[in-house]
Parts: sequence; C-alpha cells; structure tokens
Amino acid sequence: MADSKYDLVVIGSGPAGEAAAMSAAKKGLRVAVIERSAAVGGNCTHKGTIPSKALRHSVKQLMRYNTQSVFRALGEPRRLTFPQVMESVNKVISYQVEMHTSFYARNRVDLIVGDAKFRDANSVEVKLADGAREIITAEKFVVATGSRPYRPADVDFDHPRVYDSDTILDMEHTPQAIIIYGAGVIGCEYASIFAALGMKVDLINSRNHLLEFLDDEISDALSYHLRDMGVTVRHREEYAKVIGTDRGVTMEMQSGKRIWADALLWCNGRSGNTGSLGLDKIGLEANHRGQLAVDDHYCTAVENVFAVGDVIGWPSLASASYDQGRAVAAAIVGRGHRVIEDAPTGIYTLPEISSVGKTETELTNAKVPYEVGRALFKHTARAQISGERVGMLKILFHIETREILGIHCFGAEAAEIVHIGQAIMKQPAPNNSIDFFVNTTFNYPTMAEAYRSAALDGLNRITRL
Ligand SMILES: Cc1cc2nc3c(=O)[nH]c(=O)nc-3n(C[C@H](O)[C@H](O)[C@H](O)COP(=O)(O)OP(=O)(O)OC[C@H]3O[C@@H](n4cnc5c(N)ncnc54)[C@H](O)[C@@H]3O)c2cc1C
Ligand SMILES: NC(=O)c1ccc[n+]([C@@H]2O[C@H](COP(=O)([O-])OP(=O)(O)OC[C@H]3O[C@@H](n4cnc5c(N)ncnc54)[C@H](O)[C@@H]3O)[C@@H](O)[C@H]2O)c1
Repeated sequence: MADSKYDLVVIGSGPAGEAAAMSAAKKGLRVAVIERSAAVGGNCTHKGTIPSKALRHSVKQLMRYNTQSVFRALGEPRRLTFPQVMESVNKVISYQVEMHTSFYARNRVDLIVGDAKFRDANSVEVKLADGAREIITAEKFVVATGSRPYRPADVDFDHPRVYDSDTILDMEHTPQAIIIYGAGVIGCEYASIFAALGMKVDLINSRNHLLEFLDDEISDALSYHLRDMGVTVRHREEYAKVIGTDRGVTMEMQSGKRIWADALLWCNGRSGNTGSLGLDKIGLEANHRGQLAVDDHYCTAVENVFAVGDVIGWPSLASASYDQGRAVAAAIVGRGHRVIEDAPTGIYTLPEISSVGKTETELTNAKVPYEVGRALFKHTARAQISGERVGMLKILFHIETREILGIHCFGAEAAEIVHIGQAIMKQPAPNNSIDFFVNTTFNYPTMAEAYRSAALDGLNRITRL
C-alpha cells in the first residue's frame, strides 16, 4: 500500500469536484481527485448534461431539415435511428473528456482512478481498478460524488425495455412508442427529444402541471408545444405496476388506465451517491435521498469534510455545481467565498425554456406591485429569418422602482437570451432598471431586440396609471 498526503482530496470528477480541485490547486493547495470511472467528467459528461444536450442538438438539426421547406430541394424528410444520433453524441463526450483530462496535468492535480471510502476523517481507502488498495490521507476532503437515478424496488430495471436516464444512452433500438414516467426536467427534455425523433410519447406527470416551479405562462406553453409535437401529457397519474413483456412494457396506473409502449424511460427523482462512502466511519449520515447537509461554507457536520454538487441536493445543476466547487475552494482557503443561491433555470426542451428571478405567482403572493412586459419571438426580425418563431420573452418589473424582478423566456436560444436580462437584474439600484432596454441600442436583427419590445410593452402599461 502506498501512502500519500494532500492538503485536499476531492472525491468525484464531475463539475463540482473538478471546479473545487482546480480552484484549490490555483490557490496553492496540494490536491488530488479520486474518481471511480476511468474517464473524468462525472455523470455530467457521461450520462447527464452533455449527452442529453448533444442528443437534443442533433435531433433539432434533423427536425429543422425535416420541417423547413428550403431543404426540400435537397430531399424528402428523413428519419434517424436512436443509435445513429448517439454516434454524434459520443464524439462530443470524447472531446469533453479530452479537454477535462488536460486540466489535471496543467494544474498539477493528481488523478487517482478508484473507488474512495472513508477510513477516518483524514484518510480514505481507494479500491483501484486492479483490485489493489491505496490509503490516501489529507487535511481536508470535498465530497463531490454526484447522484444517480432513483430506482424503486418494484420496477425491474434489468428488463431490456426498461431504462433510466443513464441506461437510455445505450438503447440499441428505436422505439415507435415510449412511456416517460416522471415529468420533471429530465422527463420533459427527453419527451421533446423522442417526439422530435418521431416516437409516440406518453409523458406521465404525478402533479397538476408540468414543471410547477416555472412561471405559469411558460409551463402552459411547454404543455401546448409538447402536445403539438404529438406528446400525450397525462397529469395526476401514478403507476401501480410496471409489466415488462417480450415486445415492450405495460404500465398499469393507479387510476385504472393501462398504457403500452415499446420502452419505458423512468425519470422520477435522483439519489445522492453516498451509500458506499463509509460515512459511518466519520460519523456522518446522509438523508433518505442519500444527500448530505452542509452549512454556508459547504462544510458538513465534520469540520474538515465539505460537500458540493448533486450530493447536497438542490439545485442539482451542472451550472451551480461548477460555482459551488469554486466556492468551497474559496471557503477552504478562507478567501472570497460565496453561497450559490441564484442559479437561473435553463431547460433544454423543444422549445427551450429559461428564467431567472421571481415568477408572477411568487410576486403576487408576496403582494409586490409589479407589471409585465412581453415580446413574442415571431415579431422579431431575427426569429423570422431563422424560422424559429415560437417563443416569448417576459419581463416582470416593479411598478415604482422599475427594477427587474423576473425574466421568463421560452423559444430558440432562451437559455442564452435570459443572461442579457440577468446581467442588468444583478446590478445594484438604480442600475437594475427596465429603462436600460429602451435607452440602449442593440444589434439588429438580434433576439436581444425582444428585450426592447418587452420593456416598451411593460412601460406602456404603467404610463397610464
Ligand atoms: C439527463 C440529465 C440532464 C441534465 N441536464 C442538465 C443541464 O442541461 N444543465 C445543468 O446545469 N444540469 C443538468 N443536469 C444535472 C447535472 O448533470 C448535475 O447537476 C451535475 O452532473 C452534478 O455534478 P457533480 O459534480 O455534483 O456530480 P457528477 O457529475 O454526478 O459526478 C460525480 C462523480 O463522482 C464519482 N464518484 C461517485 N462516488 C465515488 C466514489 N466513492 N469514489 C470515487 N468517485 C466517485 C462518479 O463516478 C462521478 O464521476 C442533468 C442531469 C441529468 C441526469
Ligand atoms: N436543463 C437542466 O437544467 C436539467 C436537465 C435535466 C436534469 N436536471 C437536474 O437533474 C435533477 C433531476 O431531474 P429529474 O427530472 O429526475 O427530477 P425532478 O426533481 O425534476 O423530478 C422528476 C419527477 O420525480 C418526482 N420526484 C422527484 N423526487 C422524488 C422522490 N424522491 N420520490 C417520488 N417522486 C419524486 C418529481 O415530483 C417529478 O415529477 C433536477 O434537480 C434537475 O435540476 C437539470
């Protein structure tokens, strides 16, 4: 057994672990990352964000070819199989792994491939790929072990037609019909992807509306457009039984309905990866979802053990995980730490959705006097040129102070567009003002123009008050 001592050992090489390690190394600490997978990048790169977004991009290109009349001169609409689309996805994953791997040598961070388990608060035992064991000791640890799909015991995930968001990427056939159980962000994103690939999709939601944390108008628009793509959205439904057959899957619902499809994609919740970490050896306990509680410095109940990313639960985003990783490194060295609590929402459905700040419901409940300004993408020159006319930008602003309180957007590139407004919204008073959008010249034609239209629409409503 070798013996190595570090200032900081990070467990997990996803966005949270990588950001913590690189940032701590740049601050002068001697750092190692332990990763159980042979390739760095975490679930983000291999199973979650990157594959799903690359898949969506390819499918969107196909949809554009199939629906825009200009391409008919090149040929008739075409279908691609799921494995064909996955080929381009795997190339993106390889580029990502190559890039992330280069960060380790460049920042002199040791990468140890193996499964880490605490022995005590200053050491972990690492089970290496060849079965050998190594003890690594450190002053401090960051747990960044991420999450995995939650699998209820009464669903047979060994059945070849039953998938979760990890295993769906290995699907070797192209179902004609698929049931997606769980209409959270993952379920809605995959419903868009599969519908665009021409599959018949049943999207099962246990709640009254899709993605209830969104502004109502945006959630309604998502329901409308998913249905418009042929997705059957079923609200207020819970499964009773999942029956795998030779040709597919039948789902019996508590409501008495029976739904059949060639495949089932289960996306109902995630659990933190803490089960094999040996937390009992350091007196730590995860909650029922396998998540660790942390304080404002991302420190767990054990003073030299920190945790960031999906393993601490909300918001469970790659975007926030990168920032939490940098924040925990700052907290460890005692310089420039901040709490990450204002991550925007970026949902890569078709259409794309993005928002930052308060919703109308939140402002109404809080009795904040606000007004709304809207711009429809179809009225902008840029959307008419690109042919992506579905979408809307909506700005919520305070009637008296004119500060921007919330920005909600759906349509092509919504996740980029929202950042224009976010930059203004983050300014201290009086610079956070809706007036910015009417007093600033924007490139033309751009989608930024939608901000001016929405601001004018909103301001016109209050001039008559
Ligand atoms: C389908 C899907 C789509 C998503 N899309 C988006 C999106 O568009 N935008 C967004 O912001 N977020 C998205 N997310 C969420 C995002 O992927 C996660 O928030 C992010 O991956 C969390 O990063 P992390 O570093 O905490 O963990 P992970 O990326 O999960 O990485 C954790 C790493 O720890 C390793 N590990 C675990 N246990 C051990 C151990 N004992 N020893 C050694 N190594 C260990 C794992 O092998 C893994 O590599 C998506 C997630 C899914 C599932
Ligand atoms: N574009 C993005 O930002 C993006 C994309 C995909 C996933 N993600 C992140 O990944 C995480 C997981 O996404 P998701 O769609 O699986 O989950 P989710 O948290 O959105 O929930 C999915 C569904 O499962 C239900 N659910 C969640 N946990 C449950 C539990 N323990 N028991 C019973 N029901 C439960 C929810 O009510 C919902 O209907 C989310 O936190 C999300 O932020 C983000």
